[in-house]
Amino acid sequence: MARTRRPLIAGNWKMNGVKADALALARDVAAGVKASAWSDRELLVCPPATLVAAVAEAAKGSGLLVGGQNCHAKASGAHTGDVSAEMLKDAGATHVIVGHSERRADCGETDAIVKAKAEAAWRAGLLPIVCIGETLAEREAGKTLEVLETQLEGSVPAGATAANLVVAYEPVWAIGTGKTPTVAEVAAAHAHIRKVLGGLTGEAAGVRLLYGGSVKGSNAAELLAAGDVDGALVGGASLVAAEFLAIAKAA
Ligand SMILES: O=C(CO)COP(=O)(O)O
Repeated sequence: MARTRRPLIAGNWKMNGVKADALALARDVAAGVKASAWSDRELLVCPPATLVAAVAEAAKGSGLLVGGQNCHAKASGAHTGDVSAEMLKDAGATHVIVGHSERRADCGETDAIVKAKAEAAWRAGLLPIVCIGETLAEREAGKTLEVLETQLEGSVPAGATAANLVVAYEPVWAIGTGKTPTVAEVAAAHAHIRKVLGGLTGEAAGVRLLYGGSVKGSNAAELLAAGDVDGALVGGASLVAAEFLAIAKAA
């Protein structure tokens, strides 16, 4: 059966690389995307904000999409050091990650702030990738589904549709650790996310749900085949072009 949701493989480069590294990586990934001429999946890379414009330029014409890792909720103003969704759009971005657990932990981002950032992405014409995920303590306490539900209810704005929202499920304990949930645990989390989204959006069946946390070439096929998984949000492995392209091939 043909997939109804086009898989999205997104690379979150986090705070890594200066221009020379980023351009080399972007060119290698873009060449792979161009050579594969995939029409059935999308590839996205999210470089640090300072490199979005250069990476977007390097990706031009290849089919590789470029996004930001975060944005401010406001379009402009006295917010020293911040970057707006409009600025990312202007630099060539089409997507923006909001509410990554590292920002929730490092910068105290609450669900309400994440929701405002997702709305900012819409205002600027960007597609937000809203991140949610439980900590190890929450999983061990049997609270995973409850935590995901609370985060979704707080972080997904009213008006979300299959066309304007992507959700990434990233268990905090799986990020950068080499540990992943089992395929059954991923499928259970994603099924619950889709069910909760049903109450929030009315068209949850079409919303793409990405899994993130220690995805690599060798485990991508089984994680991406889990029920309700429509792609991946990849950290460390997205910094190596061949590894990122191998994940994309597995989708
Ligand atoms: O946080 C992540 C992507 O946003 C996942 O990171 P890793 O793939 O390095 O575990």
